[in-house]
Amino acid sequence: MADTKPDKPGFLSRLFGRKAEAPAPAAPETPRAGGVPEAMPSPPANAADDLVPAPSTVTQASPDTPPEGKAAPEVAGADLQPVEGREPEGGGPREPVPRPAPETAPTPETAPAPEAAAAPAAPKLSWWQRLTEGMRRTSSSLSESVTGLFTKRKLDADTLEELEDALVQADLGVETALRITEAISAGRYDKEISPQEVKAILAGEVEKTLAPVARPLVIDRERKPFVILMVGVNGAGKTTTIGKLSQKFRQQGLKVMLAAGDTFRAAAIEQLKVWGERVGAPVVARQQGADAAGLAYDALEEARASGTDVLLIDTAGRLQNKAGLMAELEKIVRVIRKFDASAPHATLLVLDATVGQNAVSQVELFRKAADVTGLVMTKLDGTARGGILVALAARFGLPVHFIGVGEGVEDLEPFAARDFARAIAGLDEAA
Ligand SMILES: Nc1nc2c(ncn2[C@@H]2O[C@H](COP(=O)(O)OP(=O)(O)OP(=O)(O)O)[C@@H](O)[C@H]2O)c(=O)[nH]1
Repeated sequence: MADTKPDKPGFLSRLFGRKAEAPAPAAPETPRAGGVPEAMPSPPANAADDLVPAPSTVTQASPDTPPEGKAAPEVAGADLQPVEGREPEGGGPREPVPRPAPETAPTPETAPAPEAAAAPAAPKLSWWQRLTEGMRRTSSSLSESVTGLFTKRKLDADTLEELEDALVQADLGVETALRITEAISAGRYDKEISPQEVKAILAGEVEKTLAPVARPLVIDRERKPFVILMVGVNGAGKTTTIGKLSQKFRQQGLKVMLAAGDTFRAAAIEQLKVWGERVGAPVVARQQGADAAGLAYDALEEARASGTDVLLIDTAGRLQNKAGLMAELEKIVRVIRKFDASAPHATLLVLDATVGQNAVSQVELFRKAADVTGLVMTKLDGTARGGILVALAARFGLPVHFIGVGEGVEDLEPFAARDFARAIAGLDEAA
Protein backbone atom coordinates (compact mmCIF):
# COMPACT_ATOMS: atom_id res chain seq x y z
CA MET A 1 0.00 0.00 0.00
CA ALA A 2 1.27 3.45 -0.82
CA ASP A 3 2.48 5.57 2.10
CA THR A 4 -0.06 8.04 3.36
CA LYS A 5 1.06 11.64 3.44
CA PRO A 6 1.48 13.12 6.88
CA ASP A 7 -1.47 15.19 7.96
CA LYS A 8 0.60 18.30 8.54
CA PRO A 9 2.25 21.06 6.59
CA GLY A 10 5.01 20.06 4.16
CA PHE A 11 8.65 20.17 5.18
CA LEU A 12 9.26 23.57 3.68
CA SER A 13 6.40 25.25 5.43
CA ARG A 14 7.41 23.50 8.62
CA LEU A 15 10.90 24.82 8.09
CA PHE A 16 9.72 28.39 7.66
CA GLY A 17 7.20 28.02 10.43
CA ARG A 18 9.86 26.79 12.81
CA LYS A 19 12.32 29.44 11.80
CA ALA A 20 9.77 32.06 12.61
CA GLU A 21 8.85 30.55 15.88
CA ALA A 22 12.23 29.72 17.31
CA PRO A 23 14.81 32.20 16.15
CA ALA A 24 16.41 32.92 19.49
CA PRO A 25 19.68 31.08 19.88
CA ALA A 26 19.86 29.10 23.06
CA ALA A 27 21.92 30.62 25.79
CA PRO A 28 25.24 29.05 26.65
CA GLU A 29 24.95 26.32 29.23
CA THR A 30 27.45 27.96 31.45
CA PRO A 31 27.94 31.67 31.71
CA ARG A 32 30.99 32.48 29.71
CA ALA A 33 32.24 34.80 27.12
CA GLY A 34 30.34 33.08 24.41
CA GLY A 35 30.06 36.36 22.62
CA VAL A 36 32.00 39.51 22.51
CA PRO A 37 30.45 42.30 24.53
CA GLU A 38 29.20 45.04 22.31
CA ALA A 39 27.91 47.78 24.50
CA MET A 40 31.18 48.89 26.03
CA PRO A 41 32.77 52.20 25.19
CA SER A 42 35.20 52.12 22.33
CA PRO A 43 38.82 51.69 23.26
CA PRO A 44 41.36 54.21 22.16
CA ALA A 45 42.36 53.28 18.66
CA ASN A 46 45.52 51.32 18.54
CA ALA A 47 48.53 53.25 17.47
CA ALA A 48 49.77 52.81 13.96
CA ASP A 49 51.75 49.75 13.15
CA ASP A 50 54.32 50.35 15.75
CA LEU A 51 56.37 47.30 15.32
CA VAL A 52 58.96 47.71 18.01
CA PRO A 53 57.52 49.50 20.99
CA ALA A 54 58.96 47.23 23.62
CA PRO A 55 61.43 44.43 23.49
CA SER A 56 59.92 40.99 23.29
CA THR A 57 61.31 38.26 25.39
CA VAL A 58 61.83 34.83 24.01
CA THR A 59 61.36 32.31 26.72
CA GLN A 60 63.67 29.57 25.67
CA ALA A 61 61.88 26.32 25.80
CA SER A 62 63.11 23.94 28.36
CA PRO A 63 62.99 21.06 26.02
CA ASP A 64 64.13 19.16 29.06
CA THR A 65 60.64 19.48 30.34
CA PRO A 66 58.57 16.69 28.95
CA PRO A 67 55.11 17.29 27.63
CA GLU A 68 52.61 16.33 30.23
CA GLY A 69 49.41 14.46 30.03
CA LYS A 70 47.47 17.08 31.94
CA ALA A 71 46.57 20.24 30.17
CA ALA A 72 46.72 23.57 31.83
CA PRO A 73 43.66 24.04 33.96
CA GLU A 74 42.11 27.33 33.06
CA VAL A 75 41.88 30.38 34.54
CA ALA A 76 38.28 29.82 35.34
CA GLY A 77 35.61 32.05 36.73
CA ALA A 78 36.11 35.73 36.21
CA ASP A 79 37.99 35.17 32.97
CA LEU A 80 34.86 33.88 31.39
CA GLN A 81 32.73 36.83 32.33
CA PRO A 82 32.22 39.67 29.89
CA VAL A 83 35.09 42.06 30.15
CA GLU A 84 34.61 45.20 32.19
CA GLY A 85 38.11 46.48 31.72
CA ARG A 86 41.58 45.18 31.69
CA GLU A 87 42.48 42.45 34.03
CA PRO A 88 44.50 43.65 36.97
CA GLU A 89 48.19 43.14 36.78
CA GLY A 90 49.75 40.13 38.33
CA GLY A 91 47.32 37.53 37.11
CA GLY A 92 50.04 34.96 37.10
CA PRO A 93 49.83 31.47 35.80
CA ARG A 94 47.17 29.38 37.40
CA GLU A 95 48.83 26.32 36.11
CA PRO A 96 50.54 23.58 37.98
CA VAL A 97 54.28 24.09 37.85
CA PRO A 98 55.81 21.96 35.13
CA ARG A 99 57.46 18.82 36.32
CA PRO A 100 61.19 18.78 36.95
CA ALA A 101 63.25 18.39 33.84
CA PRO A 102 64.82 15.07 33.02
CA GLU A 103 68.51 14.87 32.17
CA THR A 104 68.18 14.77 28.45
CA ALA A 105 66.18 16.91 26.13
CA PRO A 106 63.35 15.04 24.49
CA THR A 107 63.54 14.89 20.78
CA PRO A 108 60.25 14.18 19.12
CA GLU A 109 61.38 10.57 19.04
CA THR A 110 62.41 10.37 22.66
CA ALA A 111 59.82 12.68 24.13
CA PRO A 112 57.64 10.68 26.43
CA ALA A 113 54.06 10.31 25.46
CA PRO A 114 51.89 12.74 27.36
CA GLU A 115 50.47 9.95 29.44
CA ALA A 116 53.90 8.92 30.63
CA ALA A 117 54.18 11.88 32.93
CA ALA A 118 50.59 11.92 34.03
CA ALA A 119 49.37 10.55 37.28
CA PRO A 120 49.07 6.78 37.24
CA ALA A 121 45.86 4.86 37.83
CA ALA A 122 43.60 6.04 35.00
CA PRO A 123 43.63 3.39 32.28
CA LYS A 124 44.59 4.62 28.86
CA LEU A 125 41.54 5.16 26.74
CA SER A 126 41.42 4.99 22.98
CA TRP A 127 40.33 8.05 21.05
CA TRP A 128 37.01 6.40 20.31
CA GLN A 129 36.47 5.85 24.03
CA ARG A 130 37.36 9.45 24.78
CA LEU A 131 35.15 10.70 22.01
CA THR A 132 32.09 8.69 23.02
CA GLU A 133 32.66 9.37 26.68
CA GLY A 134 33.08 13.06 25.96
CA MET A 135 30.03 13.24 23.74
CA ARG A 136 27.85 11.23 26.08
CA ARG A 137 25.64 14.14 27.04
CA THR A 138 24.82 14.95 23.43
CA SER A 139 24.38 11.35 22.35
CA SER A 140 22.36 10.21 25.35
CA SER A 141 19.88 13.00 25.00
CA LEU A 142 19.43 12.12 21.33
CA SER A 143 19.35 8.40 22.06
CA GLU A 144 16.73 8.81 24.74
CA SER A 145 14.51 10.77 22.38
CA VAL A 146 14.93 8.25 19.58
CA THR A 147 14.30 5.28 21.83
CA GLY A 148 11.32 6.95 23.47
CA LEU A 149 9.83 7.90 20.14
CA PHE A 150 10.41 4.80 18.09
CA THR A 151 9.88 1.94 20.47
CA LYS A 152 6.89 -0.04 19.28
CA ARG A 153 5.40 2.88 17.50
CA LYS A 154 4.52 3.48 13.91
CA LEU A 155 6.12 6.32 12.07
CA ASP A 156 3.61 9.13 11.87
CA ALA A 157 3.56 12.88 11.62
CA ASP A 158 3.70 13.41 15.38
CA THR A 159 6.68 11.13 15.80
CA LEU A 160 8.52 12.92 13.04
CA GLU A 161 7.69 16.29 14.49
CA GLU A 162 8.96 15.23 17.89
CA LEU A 163 12.11 13.79 16.41
CA GLU A 164 12.71 16.99 14.54
CA ASP A 165 12.32 18.92 17.79
CA ALA A 166 14.83 16.66 19.51
CA LEU A 167 17.33 17.18 16.69
CA VAL A 168 16.90 20.93 16.81
CA GLN A 169 17.28 20.83 20.59
CA ALA A 170 20.59 19.05 20.10
CA ASP A 171 21.65 22.02 17.98
CA LEU A 172 21.94 20.12 14.73
CA GLY A 173 20.21 22.97 12.97
CA VAL A 174 16.79 23.13 11.35
CA GLU A 175 17.97 22.20 7.86
CA THR A 176 19.82 19.12 9.01
CA ALA A 177 16.94 18.14 11.29
CA LEU A 178 14.55 18.30 8.33
CA ARG A 179 16.89 16.32 6.13
CA ILE A 180 17.18 13.60 8.73
CA THR A 181 13.46 13.34 9.34
CA GLU A 182 12.85 13.22 5.60
CA ALA A 183 15.39 10.44 5.21
CA ILE A 184 13.76 8.53 8.05
CA SER A 185 10.25 8.94 6.73
CA ALA A 186 11.11 8.04 3.14
CA GLY A 187 9.16 4.89 2.33
CA ARG A 188 8.52 4.12 5.98
CA TYR A 189 5.48 6.19 6.73
CA ASP A 190 2.96 4.33 8.88
CA LYS A 191 5.38 1.47 9.39
CA GLU A 192 7.34 0.43 12.43
CA ILE A 193 10.94 1.44 12.53
CA SER A 194 13.34 0.44 15.29
CA PRO A 195 15.38 2.97 17.30
CA GLN A 196 18.51 1.29 15.95
CA GLU A 197 17.42 1.89 12.36
CA VAL A 198 16.67 5.51 13.15
CA LYS A 199 20.11 5.95 14.71
CA ALA A 200 21.75 4.42 11.65
CA ILE A 201 19.93 6.83 9.32
CA LEU A 202 20.73 9.71 11.64
CA ALA A 203 24.43 8.80 11.63
CA GLY A 204 24.42 8.44 7.85
CA GLU A 205 22.89 11.87 7.28
CA VAL A 206 25.19 13.53 9.81
CA GLU A 207 28.20 11.90 8.18
CA LYS A 208 27.08 13.16 4.76
CA THR A 209 27.01 16.71 6.13
CA LEU A 210 30.33 16.41 7.91
CA ALA A 211 32.41 14.52 5.37
CA PRO A 212 33.15 17.55 3.17
CA VAL A 213 34.42 19.60 6.13
CA ALA A 214 36.50 16.93 7.85
CA ARG A 215 39.82 18.04 6.46
CA PRO A 216 43.22 17.66 8.08
CA LEU A 217 45.39 20.64 8.84
CA VAL A 218 48.26 20.26 6.43
CA ILE A 219 51.52 21.92 7.38
CA ASP A 220 53.28 23.04 4.22
CA ARG A 221 56.95 22.38 4.94
CA GLU A 222 57.91 24.80 2.16
CA ARG A 223 56.62 27.63 4.32
CA LYS A 224 59.12 28.26 6.98
CA PRO A 225 57.74 29.20 9.38
CA PHE A 226 54.26 27.91 8.65
CA VAL A 227 52.25 30.56 10.49
CA ILE A 228 49.08 29.59 12.33
CA LEU A 229 46.97 32.35 13.79
CA MET A 230 44.62 31.24 16.54
CA VAL A 231 41.47 33.28 17.05
CA GLY A 232 38.32 32.95 19.12
CA VAL A 233 36.52 34.48 22.07
CA ASN A 234 38.11 34.24 25.47
CA GLY A 235 37.71 30.97 27.22
CA ALA A 236 37.04 29.06 24.00
CA GLY A 237 40.23 27.11 24.53
CA LYS A 238 42.73 28.86 22.22
CA THR A 239 45.71 28.73 24.50
CA THR A 240 45.04 25.16 25.54
CA THR A 241 44.57 24.17 21.91
CA ILE A 242 47.87 25.81 21.00
CA GLY A 243 49.51 23.69 23.68
CA LYS A 244 47.88 20.51 22.45
CA LEU A 245 48.71 21.24 18.81
CA SER A 246 52.30 22.12 19.67
CA GLN A 247 52.66 18.79 21.34
CA LYS A 248 51.41 17.04 18.20
CA PHE A 249 53.74 19.02 15.94
CA ARG A 250 56.70 18.33 18.20
CA GLN A 251 55.90 14.66 18.09
CA GLN A 252 55.97 14.89 14.30
CA GLY A 253 59.51 16.22 14.56
CA LEU A 254 58.64 19.84 13.82
CA LYS A 255 60.35 22.79 15.40
CA VAL A 256 57.65 24.89 17.02
CA MET A 257 57.56 28.45 18.34
CA LEU A 258 54.71 30.17 20.20
CA ALA A 259 53.81 33.86 20.23
CA ALA A 260 51.91 35.15 23.25
CA GLY A 261 49.68 37.50 21.26
CA ASP A 262 46.95 37.58 23.89
CA THR A 263 48.60 40.57 25.50
CA PHE A 264 45.26 41.53 27.04
CA ARG A 265 45.56 39.00 29.83
CA ALA A 266 48.67 38.49 31.88
CA ALA A 267 47.49 35.00 32.76
CA ALA A 268 47.25 34.06 29.09
CA ILE A 269 50.90 35.02 28.55
CA GLU A 270 51.96 32.95 31.54
CA GLN A 271 49.75 30.06 30.49
CA LEU A 272 51.42 29.98 27.09
CA LYS A 273 54.88 30.05 28.64
CA VAL A 274 53.98 27.05 30.75
CA TRP A 275 52.82 25.23 27.63
CA GLY A 276 56.00 26.24 25.83
CA GLU A 277 58.07 24.70 28.60
CA ARG A 278 56.02 21.56 28.59
CA VAL A 279 56.25 20.88 24.91
CA GLY A 280 59.71 22.27 24.31
CA ALA A 281 58.80 25.33 22.28
CA PRO A 282 60.24 28.80 22.80
CA VAL A 283 57.66 31.49 23.55
CA VAL A 284 57.94 35.05 22.27
CA ALA A 285 56.22 37.33 24.77
CA ARG A 286 55.93 40.93 25.84
CA GLN A 287 54.39 42.46 28.88
CA GLN A 288 50.63 42.67 29.33
CA GLY A 289 49.06 45.45 27.29
CA ALA A 290 51.83 45.45 24.65
CA ASP A 291 51.01 45.77 20.98
CA ALA A 292 50.05 42.32 19.78
CA ALA A 293 50.79 43.02 16.11
CA GLY A 294 54.31 44.15 16.95
CA LEU A 295 54.79 41.04 19.00
CA ALA A 296 53.63 38.89 16.08
CA TYR A 297 56.19 40.59 13.85
CA ASP A 298 58.98 39.97 16.35
CA ALA A 299 57.93 36.36 16.59
CA LEU A 300 58.04 35.96 12.81
CA GLU A 301 61.58 37.34 12.72
CA GLU A 302 62.61 35.07 15.57
CA ALA A 303 60.97 32.07 13.96
CA ARG A 304 62.60 32.65 10.60
CA ALA A 305 66.02 33.28 12.13
CA SER A 306 65.85 30.11 14.18
CA GLY A 307 64.60 27.85 11.39
CA THR A 308 61.27 27.22 13.06
CA ASP A 309 58.81 25.04 11.16
CA VAL A 310 55.56 26.15 12.78
CA LEU A 311 54.79 29.42 14.51
CA LEU A 312 51.53 29.47 16.48
CA ILE A 313 50.26 32.92 17.36
CA ASP A 314 47.81 33.28 20.23
CA THR A 315 45.45 36.26 20.16
CA ALA A 316 43.19 37.99 22.64
CA GLY A 317 39.66 36.66 22.87
CA ARG A 318 38.26 39.93 24.04
CA LEU A 319 39.13 43.54 24.24
CA GLN A 320 37.04 46.39 25.48
CA ASN A 321 34.51 45.72 22.78
CA LYS A 322 33.91 43.83 19.59
CA ALA A 323 35.20 46.62 17.37
CA GLY A 324 38.47 46.77 19.31
CA LEU A 325 38.92 43.03 19.07
CA MET A 326 38.28 42.98 15.34
CA ALA A 327 40.57 45.97 14.74
CA GLU A 328 43.35 44.23 16.62
CA LEU A 329 42.96 41.03 14.63
CA GLU A 330 42.96 42.89 11.34
CA LYS A 331 46.09 44.72 12.38
CA ILE A 332 47.85 41.52 13.37
CA VAL A 333 47.05 40.03 9.96
CA ARG A 334 48.24 43.19 8.17
CA VAL A 335 51.51 43.18 10.02
CA ILE A 336 52.09 39.47 9.50
CA ARG A 337 51.58 40.03 5.76
CA LYS A 338 54.19 42.75 5.74
CA PHE A 339 56.64 40.10 6.78
CA ASP A 340 55.32 37.31 4.61
CA ALA A 341 52.60 38.08 2.10
CA SER A 342 51.44 34.45 2.11
CA ALA A 343 50.95 34.33 5.88
CA PRO A 344 49.12 33.48 8.03
CA HIS A 345 49.04 30.11 6.33
CA ALA A 346 46.19 28.96 8.53
CA THR A 347 43.80 30.95 10.69
CA LEU A 348 42.03 28.65 13.08
CA LEU A 349 38.89 29.71 14.86
CA VAL A 350 38.54 27.94 18.18
CA LEU A 351 34.91 27.43 19.18
CA ASP A 352 33.56 26.22 22.48
CA ALA A 353 30.75 23.72 21.81
CA THR A 354 28.94 24.62 25.02
CA VAL A 355 27.85 27.96 23.58
CA GLY A 356 25.53 26.15 21.17
CA GLN A 357 23.97 28.38 18.53
CA ASN A 358 26.09 31.31 19.64
CA ALA A 359 28.91 29.65 17.72
CA VAL A 360 27.16 30.69 14.50
CA SER A 361 27.57 34.39 15.24
CA GLN A 362 31.15 33.81 16.36
CA VAL A 363 31.98 32.28 12.99
CA GLU A 364 30.35 35.20 11.20
CA LEU A 365 32.19 37.71 13.34
CA PHE A 366 35.66 36.20 13.09
CA ARG A 367 35.38 35.51 9.40
CA LYS A 368 34.96 39.23 8.87
CA ALA A 369 38.04 40.18 10.85
CA ALA A 370 40.38 37.38 9.88
CA ASP A 371 40.24 35.09 6.93
CA VAL A 372 39.33 32.01 8.95
CA THR A 373 40.58 28.91 7.15
CA GLY A 374 39.42 26.25 9.57
CA LEU A 375 37.71 25.43 12.83
CA VAL A 376 38.66 23.67 16.01
CA MET A 377 35.77 22.78 18.27
CA THR A 378 36.55 22.30 21.95
CA LYS A 379 34.59 21.16 25.00
CA LEU A 380 32.35 18.70 23.22
CA ASP A 381 32.57 16.84 26.52
CA GLY A 382 30.90 19.61 28.47
CA THR A 383 27.64 19.85 26.61
CA ALA A 384 24.55 18.21 25.18
CA ARG A 385 24.89 20.58 22.25
CA GLY A 386 27.54 18.79 20.25
CA GLY A 387 25.19 18.90 17.27
CA ILE A 388 26.26 22.49 16.72
CA LEU A 389 29.22 21.19 14.76
CA VAL A 390 26.80 19.69 12.24
CA ALA A 391 24.87 22.94 11.98
CA LEU A 392 28.11 24.86 11.38
CA ALA A 393 29.23 22.41 8.73
CA ALA A 394 25.91 22.72 6.90
CA ARG A 395 25.91 26.46 7.12
CA PHE A 396 29.51 27.52 6.49
CA GLY A 397 31.30 24.55 4.99
CA LEU A 398 34.53 25.60 6.72
CA PRO A 399 37.05 22.82 7.27
CA VAL A 400 36.93 21.33 10.76
CA HIS A 401 40.47 20.27 11.62
CA PHE A 402 40.32 19.16 15.24
CA ILE A 403 37.85 18.51 18.01
CA GLY A 404 38.46 18.54 21.73
CA VAL A 405 36.69 16.35 24.24
CA GLY A 406 38.58 17.16 27.41
CA GLU A 407 41.31 19.20 29.02
CA GLY A 408 44.04 16.62 28.63
CA VAL A 409 46.64 17.00 25.94
CA GLU A 410 45.46 13.75 24.38
CA ASP A 411 41.86 14.96 24.24
CA LEU A 412 42.29 16.82 20.96
CA GLU A 413 42.33 14.83 17.74
CA PRO A 414 41.86 15.38 14.03
CA PHE A 415 38.21 15.49 13.14
CA ALA A 416 36.77 12.38 11.51
CA ALA A 417 33.22 12.63 10.12
CA ARG A 418 32.23 8.99 10.53
CA ASP A 419 33.44 8.70 14.11
CA PHE A 420 31.68 11.87 15.10
CA ALA A 421 28.46 10.86 13.32
CA ARG A 422 28.39 7.44 14.98
CA ALA A 423 29.27 8.88 18.36
CA ILE A 424 26.52 11.48 18.22
CA ALA A 425 23.99 8.84 17.19
CA GLY A 426 25.08 6.57 20.04
CA LEU A 427 26.29 3.79 17.73
CA ASP A 428 29.31 1.56 18.08
CA GLU A 429 32.58 2.34 16.41
CA ALA A 430 32.55 1.66 12.68
CA ALA A 431 34.05 -1.71 11.84
N1 LIG B 1 36.26 20.15 29.18
C1 LIG B 1 37.08 20.72 28.28
N2 LIG B 1 37.79 21.80 28.62
C2 LIG B 1 38.59 22.36 27.70
C3 LIG B 1 38.72 21.85 26.39
N3 LIG B 1 39.59 22.67 25.71
C4 LIG B 1 39.97 23.63 26.57
N4 LIG B 1 39.38 23.45 27.78
C5 LIG B 1 39.47 24.27 28.98
O1 LIG B 1 38.86 25.52 28.72
C6 LIG B 1 39.46 26.50 29.52
C7 LIG B 1 39.78 27.72 28.68
O2 LIG B 1 40.85 27.43 27.82
P1 LIG B 1 41.91 28.52 27.35
O3 LIG B 1 42.82 27.78 26.45
O4 LIG B 1 42.49 29.28 28.45
O5 LIG B 1 40.98 29.49 26.52
P2 LIG B 1 41.39 30.77 25.69
O6 LIG B 1 40.53 30.78 24.51
O7 LIG B 1 42.84 30.81 25.46
O8 LIG B 1 40.95 31.90 26.67
P3 LIG B 1 41.59 33.37 26.83
O9 LIG B 1 43.02 33.16 27.14
O10 LIG B 1 40.79 33.91 27.97
O11 LIG B 1 41.34 34.09 25.55
C8 LIG B 1 40.65 25.80 30.17
O12 LIG B 1 40.28 25.39 31.47
C9 LIG B 1 40.88 24.59 29.33
O13 LIG B 1 41.52 23.55 30.03
C10 LIG B 1 37.95 20.68 26.04
O14 LIG B 1 37.97 20.17 24.91
N5 LIG B 1 37.15 20.16 27.03
